[in-house]
Amino acid sequence: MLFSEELRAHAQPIMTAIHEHPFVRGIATGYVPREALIFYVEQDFQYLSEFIKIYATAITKLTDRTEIKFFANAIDFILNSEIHPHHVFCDVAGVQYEMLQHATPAPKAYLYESHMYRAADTGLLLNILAAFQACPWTYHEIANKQVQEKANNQANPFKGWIDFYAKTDDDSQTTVSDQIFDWIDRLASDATSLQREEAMQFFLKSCELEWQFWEQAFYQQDWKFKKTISSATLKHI
Ligand SMILES: Cc1ncc(C[n+]2csc(CCO)c2C)c(N)n1
Repeated sequence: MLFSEELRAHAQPIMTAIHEHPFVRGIATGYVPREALIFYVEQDFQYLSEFIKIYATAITKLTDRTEIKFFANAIDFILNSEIHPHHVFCDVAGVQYEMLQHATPAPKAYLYESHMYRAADTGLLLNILAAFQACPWTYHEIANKQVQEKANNQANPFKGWIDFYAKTDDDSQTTVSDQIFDWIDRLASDATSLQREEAMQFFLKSCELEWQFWEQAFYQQDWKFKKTISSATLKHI
């Protein structure tokens, strides 16, 4: 069994819970509460900014130009394309995107970002890719399932969001997610079983954190002492 098949098999209960999450179901049925959409975009905007820095860290571990290009493309994708699905949510919520670009990470976003940095700190590309892969993989799975359900119909205000994430790369039929699984399999074939176990942990925790990200937005879960934390500045320490 390929390592990527093992990853998907182990992640299945988490993926099922993501498909069934009320936020994700709401995208399919065309209704998500406004506060949830706003909280999501606020958190995702800052999460993706952090993600760019994590990719930049990944680049420092590479020598092969094709591999460097992959992460450079990922950065470009976040900066220039990932704004479209955010605009879909903003339009439905009736808010200006610019209003939502000043948030600080809520607990689960903070945990997800810290998890990604921990993967980057191991210095192993297999861990970095495994931790990263939950992101494109779960979004492709969500969108593809919703296309199969014909949730991307004209009546659905989230049609643009679903179509965006269901898209394959350019003209080819392979998605970014497929390419990463192939890359993970190549690296895993030269790895020890202990290294594969570690990568598996990074992947599964990222998958859970994807679920947590939806949950956090749906219920607007923030720091209990948010005011205390955000009102303190360095000069008070
Ligand atoms: C929490 C969270 N997880 C995944 C994505 C989606 N996403 C972000 S980057 C990327 C692929 C980059 O190559 C994809 C699919 C998101 N927006 N927010």
